[in-house]
Amino acid sequence: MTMDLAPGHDEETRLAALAVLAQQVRELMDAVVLTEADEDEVTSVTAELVALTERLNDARRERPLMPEFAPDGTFRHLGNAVTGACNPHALPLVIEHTPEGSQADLEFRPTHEGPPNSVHGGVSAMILDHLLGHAVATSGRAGMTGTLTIRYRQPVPYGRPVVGTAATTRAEGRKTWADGTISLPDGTPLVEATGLFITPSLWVEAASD
Ligand SMILES: CCCCCCCCCCCC(=O)SCCNC(=O)CCNC(=O)[C@H](O)C(C)(C)COP(=O)(O)OP(=O)(O)OC[C@H]1O[C@@H](n2cnc3c(N)ncnc32)[C@H](O)[C@@H]1OP(=O)(O)O
Repeated sequence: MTMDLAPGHDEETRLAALAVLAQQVRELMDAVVLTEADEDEVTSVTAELVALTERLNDARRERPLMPEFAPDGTFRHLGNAVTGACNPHALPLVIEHTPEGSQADLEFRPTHEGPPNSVHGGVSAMILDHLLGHAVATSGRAGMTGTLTIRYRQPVPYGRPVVGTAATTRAEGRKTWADGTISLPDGTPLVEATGLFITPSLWVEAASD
């Protein structure tokens, strides 16, 4: 089904409503991993969710929302798995561009559990991948991750504020390197990352056309 909107429909209002839905689904996911409801209640809730899923699928897109510029000119990617306000998988990460690079205040959720009481290492890596990629992109040298090396120094807690930072370290041709960390608010490093980002040859060719 196509997603053409009726004339006069306010797409920004619809997207805002979708972001609220995505946040509710995040809370639903936490409720699922934390519930101790009995089998009958779980089965009943599942039936309601099946019905809700069918209602949303009545107007299903072929793919998630694409990167775009919002009406106020800011870049956004509402369907992104890390930053997308309309993607329940995303925290969503809100990244600030600082003089040092990229920074985000974040709080993981019970849904992100890996080892008991701490965040799954792959989730931390995903966040750092994106933060490093953001620092690289805002340096004007956007690229795809070629390699990502992670050092896990201490378990990352969920349900508590932590801070993510990233900055580029050097560049050579189409390659840009960046470092980043997830730390406690007092600066204690929990996870460190270094990555190589490569501007795809296809992007360079497209830009010169
Ligand atoms: C505000 C905005 C916010 C926007 C913020 C957005 C942030 C997004 C952050 C998320 C980023 C991701 O997760 S991206 C998703 C994960 N990554 C991917 O899917 C990438 C998949 N791989 C590819 O698409 C491709 O292999 C590329 C683009 C990496 C390279 O392809 P290519 O362009 O054809 O490059 P190629 O000519 O082969 O190689 C160029 C040079 O790089 C080297 N090289 C190539 N690949 C690699 C590699 N993986 N690791 C090391 N080195 C490599 C080659 O040896 C060569 O070195 P030399 O001989 O010149 O020395």
